[in-house]
Amino acid sequence: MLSEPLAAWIGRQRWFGGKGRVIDELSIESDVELTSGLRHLIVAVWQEGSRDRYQILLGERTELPDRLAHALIGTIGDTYLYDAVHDSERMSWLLEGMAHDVNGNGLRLRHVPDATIDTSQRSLALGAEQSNTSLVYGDAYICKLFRRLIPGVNPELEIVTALAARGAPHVARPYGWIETDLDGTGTTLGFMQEFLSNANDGWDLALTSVRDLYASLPELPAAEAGGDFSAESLRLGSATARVHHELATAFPTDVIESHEVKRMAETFRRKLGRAAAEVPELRRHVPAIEHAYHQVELLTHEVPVQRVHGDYHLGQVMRTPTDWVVLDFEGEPGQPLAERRALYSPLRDVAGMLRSFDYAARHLLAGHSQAERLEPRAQEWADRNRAAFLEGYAEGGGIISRGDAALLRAFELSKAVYEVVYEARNRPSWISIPLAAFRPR
Ligand SMILES: Nc1ncnc2c1ncn2[C@@H]1O[C@H](COP(=O)(O)OP(=O)(O)O)[C@@H](O)[C@H]1O
Ligand SMILES: O=P(O)(O)O[C@H]1O[C@H](CO)[C@@H](O[C@H]2O[C@H](CO)[C@@H](O)[C@H](O)[C@H]2O)[C@H](O)[C@H]1O
Repeated sequence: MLSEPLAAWIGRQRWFGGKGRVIDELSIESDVELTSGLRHLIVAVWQEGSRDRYQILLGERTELPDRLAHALIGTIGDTYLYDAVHDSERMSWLLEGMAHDVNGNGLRLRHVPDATIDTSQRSLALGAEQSNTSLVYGDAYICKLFRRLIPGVNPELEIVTALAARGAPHVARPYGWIETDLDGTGTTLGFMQEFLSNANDGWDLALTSVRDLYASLPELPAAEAGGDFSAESLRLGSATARVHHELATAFPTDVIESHEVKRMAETFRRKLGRAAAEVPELRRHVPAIEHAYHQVELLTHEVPVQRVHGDYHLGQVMRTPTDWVVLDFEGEPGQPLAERRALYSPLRDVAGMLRSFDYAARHLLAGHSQAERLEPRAQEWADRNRAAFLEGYAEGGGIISRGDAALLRAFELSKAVYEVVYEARNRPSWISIPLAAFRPR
């Protein structure tokens, strides 16, 4: 029986969302052959009464080369079954399929109109991600395979194709996608974009700058230390404003009136309640956070809303030789699709990036022998780069009015609450970073 080895294997995968909970049952909802030696499976995993569905590309070989030994899932008779994302020979089929708009046993592979796909590129599966698996084809494309499936079009495909079709800068060019029907709804299985081979992750660049600052002796002000990042933060602010403008042009916009703003504050509160029930370290900060949320309830002006990025941080932006490119418009992983596609104030993204500057400044302090001495330097770096980002956002046409301060603060705190839960679940040694956001100012 295939479901047994699959259940044992899936629980160990980095992208598996149900870690830490026992798998009560794994059933195979669909199992189709894509080409000889390559099957596509959708499996349902039951844990504590709830079901999540995942896609698996299953390779079959009668001999397993050493390079695929780590991908082994199990054997049935003489056949080795393995995670085919690690098999570049099998993954060529996906590239060919997108290039030629193939329909394969319920899967539809498509290319973006006007895009020509070079099918000679060979794939390599990236190892670093948390919730998906990406295949890099040569240095040309990156195809993200969504592991946990939620019926519907993935917001990343929806947004990037819409923005690119308008010629918007700051997004990586889309090439193709893979979809199927799940519960009768067209559902994105994978999305392929241009691979930015000559670019650096915003998080890595920011950390290099923070490291330079910590190492500078005598202790120079952030502005004078080598590796100052603020010009980049300014440029990133401006790129962010441009992306928000493009999103507001390509998708519907709306305004929410003051009574609905109050409902927003209630949502913040509900999430805070759930988070505090899960993470005890958060509890003593609840009154101060609630006070900040209450300031939102007092607002009397309308708030413009639109499609936003939804999970905006330094790890989602890349610096190419010419400018910043924004990635991963998927929203917060784990949230329902309707929530991820809803309209929000763009201040939510602004707040996300402001939080990320705090993260970058503080992350090297966790466990650092000189953390106390370096704390003011961390604060200085964060303040300087947060200010530059906001200045760039305004220069790029982004609007943050005086009356927005309470909302921006509430978005920041709400993101920090999300982060506390995220760290408690995934990286407990990092929890002090978002907790620092609740210190009195
Ligand atoms: N178009 C791209 N070009 C180059 N690298 C990319 C591209 N898209 C993603 N990456 C790399 O893959 C990492 C993870 O991508 P991301 O879309 O954020 O996946 P996840 O949602 O699993 O975090 C990024 O931090 C980046 O380093
Ligand atoms: O990139 P993902 O879509 O998987 O986002 C999730 O993971 C992020 C961590 O990698 C997490 O971001 C938090 O940590 C970042 C540093 O690693 C920091 O820059 C962000 O500000 C902080 O929120 C993100 O919240 C989570 O959804």
